[in-house]
Amino acid sequence: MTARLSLYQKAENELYKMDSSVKTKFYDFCHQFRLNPDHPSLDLKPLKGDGRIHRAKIDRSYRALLARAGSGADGVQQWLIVAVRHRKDVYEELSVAINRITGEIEFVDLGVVGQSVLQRAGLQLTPSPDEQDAPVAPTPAPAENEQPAVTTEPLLLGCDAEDLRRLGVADALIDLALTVTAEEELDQLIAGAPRLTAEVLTGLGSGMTVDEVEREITQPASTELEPGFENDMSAALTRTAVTTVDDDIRNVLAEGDFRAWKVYLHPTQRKIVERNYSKPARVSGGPGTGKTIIALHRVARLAAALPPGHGKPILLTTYTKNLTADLRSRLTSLVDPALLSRIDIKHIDQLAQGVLTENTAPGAQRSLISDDRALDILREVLFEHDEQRWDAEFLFDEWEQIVLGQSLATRQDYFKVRRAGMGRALNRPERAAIWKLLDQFTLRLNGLGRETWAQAAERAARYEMERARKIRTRAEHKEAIGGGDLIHFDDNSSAMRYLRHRYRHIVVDEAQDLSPAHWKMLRAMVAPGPNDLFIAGDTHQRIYDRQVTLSTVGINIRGRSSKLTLSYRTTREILHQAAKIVHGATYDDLDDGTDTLDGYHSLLHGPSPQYVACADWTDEITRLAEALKQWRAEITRPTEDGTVRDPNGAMAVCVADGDMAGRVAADLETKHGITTATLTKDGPQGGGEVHIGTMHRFKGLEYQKIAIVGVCDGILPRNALIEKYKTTDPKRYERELKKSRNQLFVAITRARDALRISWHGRPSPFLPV
Ligand SMILES: Nc1ncnc2c1ncn2[C@@H]1O[C@H](COP(=O)(O)OP(=O)(O)OP(=O)(O)O)[C@@H](O)[C@H]1O
Repeated sequence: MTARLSLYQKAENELYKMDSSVKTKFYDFCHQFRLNPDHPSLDLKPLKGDGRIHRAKIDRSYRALLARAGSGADGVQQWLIVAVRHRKDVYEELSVAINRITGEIEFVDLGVVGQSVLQRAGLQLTPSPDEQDAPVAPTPAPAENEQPAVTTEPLLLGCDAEDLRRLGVADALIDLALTVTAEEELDQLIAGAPRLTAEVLTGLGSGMTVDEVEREITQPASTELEPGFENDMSAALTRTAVTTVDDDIRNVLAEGDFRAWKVYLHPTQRKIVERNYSKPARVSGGPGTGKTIIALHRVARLAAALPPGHGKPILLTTYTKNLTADLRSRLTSLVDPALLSRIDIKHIDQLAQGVLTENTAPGAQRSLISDDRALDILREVLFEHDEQRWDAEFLFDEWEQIVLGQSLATRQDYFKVRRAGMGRALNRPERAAIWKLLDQFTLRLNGLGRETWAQAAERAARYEMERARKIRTRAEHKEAIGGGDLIHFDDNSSAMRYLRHRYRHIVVDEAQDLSPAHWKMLRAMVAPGPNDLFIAGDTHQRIYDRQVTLSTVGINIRGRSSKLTLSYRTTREILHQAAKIVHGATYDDLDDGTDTLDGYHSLLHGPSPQYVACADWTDEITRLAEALKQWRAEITRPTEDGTVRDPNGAMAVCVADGDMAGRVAADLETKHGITTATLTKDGPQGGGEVHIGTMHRFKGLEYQKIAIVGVCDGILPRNALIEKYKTTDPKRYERELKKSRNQLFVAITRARDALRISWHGRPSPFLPV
C-alpha cells in the first residue's frame, strides 16, 4: 500500500444512494488508488481553484474528489475522498477548508447552491479544464449593469458576516447565506452545506437568535485548536468523521445508511459518550436526538474499558420489555460477542423481579396483579368500611405516589411526609384514616399472595438498599481497622464476605418513566464512583404518572447534565407540529429544574403533516385504508437501480387505547384487505405489514410513515375518566391532561417522514387545528 484512503461522511451518504454499478467501480478505484495513487489510469490532478483538492477518474463519467491530508506516522500518504461526482459537476470552485470551530475538514461544493443565490452573489462556476469536453451548463454571468433585482430582503436579517464566521459557517458560504431571500433557497444551501454550517443556518432560519445558536449549536461543537490549525490537514483528518477505506468498504456500502449511527456520532454526542463523569450524569433532548444511540455507545465504551474478567459489571436497562429487545439487538451489532457477554440487558421490572426471587424463599413468591384488578380490591375494602370521603382512584394514587413512591414504612412517616404535587391537602386525622384503609388493602393483597408492579418495585428497592447498607458498613469497618480481615465482624459469613455491588456501571434509557422506587433500587445496585449511573431521557415523553426528583433518591446529577438538540429522525415539518402539542406546558428536568425544547431542530425535510377530519368511524377507517395503500405504493416503487423496498414494518397506525387498536386491525384486515401486526410488550405480533398499537407501545420506536387515528375530543384526553378530578383534585386533573398531551407528542414524533392525524366528531383540543 502506498496510500491510505478515508471516506468523508457526506461522500459515504451520497454513495449509498448511487447506482450499484457506480459503487462497484468505486471499490475498484479505491483498490487501485491504495496500491498506487499515481497510476496513469487514475489521472490524479489538482483542481486549479483550490490546490488542496484533486480529482481522479473512477470511470469515463465519474470522478472522485480527494484532499491530501499529509502522511501518517509510518510515512504513508493520507487521502480523504470528499465526494464522488459526475464529471460535468466538477468545477474549479470546489474547496476544502478546516472549520475554525470544530477543526474538521469540510468540503464545500457551490454547485449544489441554488442558481438564484449564485447569480445574486455574482458567482460563476468554472468547469474544470480536464473535463472540458463534458456537456456543461455553466451559470450565466449577470451582465455588468444587469445584476438580478433583489425583490425581497435577505432572510437572515438579524446577523452579519462576522456573526456567521463566529458561529462556524464555512467561509465560502457566508456571503451566499446572507444573500438568501427565500426559504427554498436556504433549504437548498443547507442541504449541500457542511454539517456545522447546515445546523447553524437551520437554527437561524427557524428564528433562533445568534446568541441562542452560539449557545445551543456552536459551543457544544467547538474544540480547542492549536495556532496554525488551518493548515494542518493531517491533524484535521483525525478530528473528521470518516470511514477508513479498506477491503471491508464493500460490505459497509452494502449495509447502507443503517450503519450510520454506529459509526458517526455528532460531536456533541461523541463528547457525551467519551466523557468521564465523577458521579451520575444525564443526557436529555427531544425525540430522535440520539439519546438511545448515546446510551448504546456509552455502554460499548464502558465495556471496552473493563479490566479482564467474567461476570456482567455493566447494566443497560430501560422501561419496557420490547425496548430491551431492541437495545439488545442494536448493541449486538455494535460490540463484539466478548464484550457483549459483560453487559446485562434487562428491563426495570425484570430486574426488580430478580431481586425479589433472590430474597424470597421458594414457594413464598407473590404473583403480580394488574393495577385495574388491585383497584377493584381497594374498592371492595372501601365498600366494606363504608368509606365515602375518598374514592378508590384517589387512594390508589396516594398509595403509589406517596406511600410506595417515598417508601414510607410507618404511620409516623406518613404523618410527616410532604405531598408535593398531590393537590388535595390531608390533615392528620385524615392521614390516620387513609393509612388504616391502605393497611387493610395491602393485607388483603398479601392474603391473596398478590402484589402490584409498584409494590414489587418498592420491595425490591428495600432489599437492594439493605444490601448496599451492609456493603457500606462492612467497608467502613474495614477502613476503621486499617484494612485487615474482619474476623470479629458480627456478620462474617461467606455470603457477607463476598457481598459486592451488583454493577460497576448502569446506563438507563427512557429514564422519564421510572418511579422513585426504581431509582432507589438502581442507586443501591451500583457502587458510587466514576461513571456509576448514566441516565438518558426526555420528560416531554413521560407517559406514566411518575414524577421523580433524582436528588431525593440519592442521585446527584447537578453539573453533569447535557442536552441534545438535533433530531436525526423527524423532519422539520413534523417537529414543528409536535412542538405545538407541548407548547405552554412546563416540564421538569428529573431534578429541581425545568426542561425545554429550546433549540430542538432538524435538518430533514418532508411533507407537511396531514390533518384529516372525518364524518364517523367508518369514514375514518376507509380513508385511513386509502392512505395506507397509497403509502404502500410509494414505499414499494422501484428505485433507480431496480430495488424494491419491503413495506413490512415501514408504516404504523397509532391509537389511544387497546380496544381501538383491535377495532382498527379488524376493520383494516376484513374490510380493506390490509394485513396488520399488533404491537405487544413482546414486539409486533401477527406478521402483517402495518403495525398497530397504542401510544404507550410506540415509546422509543420509529416508523417511516405513521397514521394516528381517533384523535377526537373525549378520547384525547379521556374526558369521561378524568373530568371528575377537575373539582375534586385539580392537580391530578392537570397531571392527567399532561399525560395525554405527552402521549400524543410521543406518537407524533415516531414518524420519520410522513405523519397523518385523523379524527371524527370534534378534534382533540391538543391538536393545532
Ligand atoms: N449520529 C447519528 N448518525 C446517524 N443516525 C443517528 C445518529 N444519532 C441518532 N441517529 C438516528 O436517529 C434516530 C433516533 O435516535 P434515537 O432513537 O437514539 O433517539 P432518541 O433521542 O433516543 O429518541 P426518543 O427519545 O424519541 O426515543 C435513530 O434512527 C438513530 O439511528
